[in-house]
Amino acid sequence: MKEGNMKADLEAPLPPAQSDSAIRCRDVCRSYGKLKVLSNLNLTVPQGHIYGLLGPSGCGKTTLLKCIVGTLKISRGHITVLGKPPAFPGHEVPGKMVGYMPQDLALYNEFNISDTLTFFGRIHGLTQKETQARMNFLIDFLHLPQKHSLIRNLSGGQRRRVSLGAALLQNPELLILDEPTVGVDPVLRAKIWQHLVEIVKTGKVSVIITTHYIEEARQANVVGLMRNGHLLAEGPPDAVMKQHSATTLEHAFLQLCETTDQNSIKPTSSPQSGPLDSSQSFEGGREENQPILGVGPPAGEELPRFSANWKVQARHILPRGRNVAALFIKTMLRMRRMPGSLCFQFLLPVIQTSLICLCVGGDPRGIQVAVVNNETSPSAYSHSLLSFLDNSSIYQVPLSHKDAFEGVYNGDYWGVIGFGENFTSYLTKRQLMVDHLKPAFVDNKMGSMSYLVALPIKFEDPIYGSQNTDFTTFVTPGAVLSITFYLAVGLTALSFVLERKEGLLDRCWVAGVSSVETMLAHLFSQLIVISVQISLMLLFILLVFKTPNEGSLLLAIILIVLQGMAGISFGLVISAAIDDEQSANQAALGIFYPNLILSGKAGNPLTRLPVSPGWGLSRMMVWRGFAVTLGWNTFFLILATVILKLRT
Ligand SMILES: Nc1ncnc2c1ncn2[C@@H]1O[C@H](COP(=O)(O)OP(=O)(O)OP(=O)(O)O)[C@@H](O)[C@H]1O
Repeated sequence: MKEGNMKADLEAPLPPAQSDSAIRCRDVCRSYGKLKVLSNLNLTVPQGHIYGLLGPSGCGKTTLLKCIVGTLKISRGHITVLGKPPAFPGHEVPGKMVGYMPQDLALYNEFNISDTLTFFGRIHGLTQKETQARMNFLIDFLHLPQKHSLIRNLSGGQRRRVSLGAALLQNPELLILDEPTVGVDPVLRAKIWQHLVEIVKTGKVSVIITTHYIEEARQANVVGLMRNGHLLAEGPPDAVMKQHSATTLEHAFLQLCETTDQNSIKPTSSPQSGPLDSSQSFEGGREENQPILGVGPPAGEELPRFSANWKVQARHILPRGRNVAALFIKTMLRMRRMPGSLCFQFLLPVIQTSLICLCVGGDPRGIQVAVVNNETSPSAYSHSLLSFLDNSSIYQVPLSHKDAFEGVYNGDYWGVIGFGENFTSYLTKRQLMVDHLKPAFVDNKMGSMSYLVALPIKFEDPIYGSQNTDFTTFVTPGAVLSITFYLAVGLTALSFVLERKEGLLDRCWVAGVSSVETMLAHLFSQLIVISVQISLMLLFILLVFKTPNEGSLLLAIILIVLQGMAGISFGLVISAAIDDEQSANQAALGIFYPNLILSGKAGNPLTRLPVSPGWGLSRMMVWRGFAVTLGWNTFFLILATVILKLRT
C-alpha cells in the first residue's frame, strides 16, 4: 500500500524527460584547499520547476550554486546549465540567461533603486525603455519604495526585494536564489514564494532556491536534501515525506540523516537512475551513493560533448565595450554619490606633497645653544660673529661656563659656543701674520708647486639647476611618484576587496562581466582620479612651492600617470590574491619601504630626469624609465588576471 501510494505520487509531479533539465550536475567535486565541500554530487533541476535545495548551514549549498553559475570551478565532474557548461564560450551563463541573487545582498549602498536596476540593465544589454518598463513592473510587483530611495536607507526586507528585483530584471530563464528568505518576515516570505510559483507556471523559467527553512520548500516542485556535500535525496516534497512516513520535510530530513548515519552509507557517487520504482527503497535495494527519489537521467547516460569555434572563443575572451562602459558609469556614479571620499582622494596627494615641501629639507629652527662669552667690550669680534649666525635656526642663550656645560649634559642645550677674553686680540694678530706669511711661504718654499696647496675641488656652474639646489627640490619629484603609486595601490586594493567581500564582484560576474572588463573599467575610472590628483599636485609644487622644472612637463605628467597605473595594477594583484581588507592593507603598506628604497624613488636623481634637466625621450635613461614602468604595468595586469582565473 505504502509503495503503491508512493509510486502514484512520483508519477504525477515528476519532471519531464532529462533532456529538459535546466541544470544537471554529475559527480561534482569541489574543495577549498584540503576541505572537501562537494563530493560526487548529482543533482537535476527540471526545466520549468522550482527546485528547493535544502540542508544545514555549511553543507555546501552556496558553493554548489557558485559552481552552477560559473564563479567557482569544479575540481571534478560535469555541470550543464541550460544546455551547456557554465562559462562555456558563447553561453550566456554567466550572463543574461541567469538571474542570481547571492546570499549577501550584494547591492551598491550609494545607489538608489533606479541606479541599481539601470546598472544591471546596462550589463544585460537592455534598452533604457526596456529597463524602465521592467523597473516600473518590479517596483509595483515587489512593493518597493520609490525608485529614488537610496539602498542604504532601505529596510532589510526592502533591500532583499531590490536584490530579488535585480535578479528578475532581464526575465532570465534560470533563477538562482541563495537564501532569499533569510531574515524576512513570514508575509514577505510567502509573497516571494507566491511569485516564484507564478513565474515557473509558463514552463520557461526554472528556479533553484536554497533555504534553511525546510518547511517553506514544500511549495517547490522538487527538493534536494543535502548534507556534508552529498545529495541524500531528490524528489517532489510529498514523495520525500511519504518515503519516510513523515508529516514534515524537516522530519523526513532528520530521518534520512539518522538512517544514513546508522547504515554508514556514503551517498551519491554514481550517476543517478530514473525515478524510484516500487521495488526501490532507501532501506533496502538502493544502489550505494544514489540519492533516493532521484529525478536525473538513467545510469550510464552518455554526456554530450561541447565545442565552440575560434570566433566564438575569441568573442568570449575579448572584453565587451558595453560591460566596460556600464562598470565605468557605475564607478563614476558611486564617486559622485560619495563627495567626501572623492575630495579626500583628490586632496590627499596635494596635502602629502605640500607637507613634504614644507617639512623636508628646510633649515632647522629654534635650536637652543648656550653661549659663554668672556669678552665684555661691545666692539669685540665675538659679538659681531654671534650676530652673523642665523638666529632663526639658532636660539642663543647667554650663560656662565658652568651653567652652559651643565645644561648640555642635562639635554637642555644642543651645544656651547665659547669665547675666551682675548678672542678679539688673538684674532687680529693671527690675521696679520697670515697676511704676511702666506704669500711668502707659498711662493718662496713651493715655487711652481704652489698649486698643490690650492683646494683640490673646484665648483663650476652646475649643468642642471642652480648651485644652491635645496633638498626639497631634490626629493619632491620622487615623492610625487611614490604618493601617486601608493594611493593607487591602496585605493584599488581596498575597493576591490570590499566589493568582493560584499558579493558585488560575484554578482557582476554572474551577470556576465569578466574579470578583464572589471579591471579595464577600474583602470579607466582611476585614470580620471589620478589625472585630477596629478594636476593638483603639479599646480602646488610648480606654482606654490616653485619647484624648478626645466624639462617637458608633458613627459613628466605621462611618467607620473604611468606610475599611477602601475599602482592600480599592483592593487589589482593584491585584491586578486587577498580576500580581506586588513591583509590587503598590510600588503600595500608592507611593500612601501622596500619599493621606495629599491626603486630609487627616495633620493635618486634619475627619478627627476624628465622634469629637471630637460632631457627628452631620445635619452636612453628616460625611455628606459618609461619602458620599465610600462613593463611593470603589463606584468601586474597579467598576474592579476592569472590569479583571478586560478582562484575561481
Ligand atoms: N572561500 C572559502 N574558502 C574556504 N572555505 C570556504 C569558502 N567558502 C566556503 N567555505 C567552506 O565550505 C563549506 C561550505 O560552505 P557553503 O557556504 O557552501 O555552505 P552553505 O551550505 O551555503 O552554508 P549556509 O547555509 O550557512 O550559507 C563551509 O565549511 C565553509 O566554511
